[in-house]
Amino acid sequence: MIRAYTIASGKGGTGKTTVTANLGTALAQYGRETCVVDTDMGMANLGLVLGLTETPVTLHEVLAGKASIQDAMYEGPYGLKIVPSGLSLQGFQNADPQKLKDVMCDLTDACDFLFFDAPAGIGADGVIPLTVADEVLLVVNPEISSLVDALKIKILTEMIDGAVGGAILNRATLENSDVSRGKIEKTLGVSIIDTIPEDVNIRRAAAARTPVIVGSPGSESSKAFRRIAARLVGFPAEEEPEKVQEGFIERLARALFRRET
Ligand SMILES: Nc1ncnc2c1ncn2[C@@H]1O[C@H](COP(=O)(O)OP(=O)(O)OP(=O)(O)O)[C@@H](O)[C@H]1O
Repeated sequence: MIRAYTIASGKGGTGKTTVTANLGTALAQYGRETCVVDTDMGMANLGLVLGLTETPVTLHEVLAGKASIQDAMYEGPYGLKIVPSGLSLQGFQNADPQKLKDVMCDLTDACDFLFFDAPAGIGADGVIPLTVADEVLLVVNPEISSLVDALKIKILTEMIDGAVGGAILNRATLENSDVSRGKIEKTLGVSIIDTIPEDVNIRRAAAARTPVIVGSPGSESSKAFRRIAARLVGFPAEEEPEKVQEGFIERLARALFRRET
């Protein structure tokens, strides 16, 4: 069964694209068929940070009814499937976010994990991704404005019958921050799944247009992304990808008999 997550935050720049790109890559590294979709259709950059250059067909064309989702799918690290959004304003205007549900249905048999990188804000393009996934994961920075906006997204998600599965605390520093982990959990009413530190390697990797777990696999942020991915799969957090990656036979058996690990 496919498991779909929307990575959201309300506030811009909290790290949604970074989390989507790295969790997607980590799950692909763990041998799971994984697809990341850039639903930040007005300010698309998921394809860029994952190193895509030529993307003649994108989610824009799919949501305009002019292409299939398979036409807009490109391959990333470890076989990660990437559906980028286009950069043109015209394409954004022609795309109908309501069609995202159809995209989700089309991918049901193609993937184990699906991630939607949500836009900031609560416009129509921001709200629909909250409704299509099994769970919304909130990316929160340790500052009041981020916490308040994440709370708005949580309330909105529940109003429209979606589910928030937890929060990821990104850009955590050792210094005193505006808000503690406990305050975030209490305010949002959800658990923090894990904490990703402020890490210069993330910015370096973004500049090199590769996920940090590929560019600096030994960094603390990479370890955190692998821990979260391991948890989503149900592996013990300390396992390294080589040890838990499925062989061809196991994958075939799981595909044929839908055997869950
Ligand atoms: N833990 C981190 N340490 C250092 N830099 C980070 C970290 N997380 C994200 N960044 C940097 O912060 C910037 C914003 O991150 P990102 O684009 O992932 O945010 P976003 O929430 O997707 O933004 P938007 O709302 O504009 O779509 C990027 O330059 C990214 O490299």
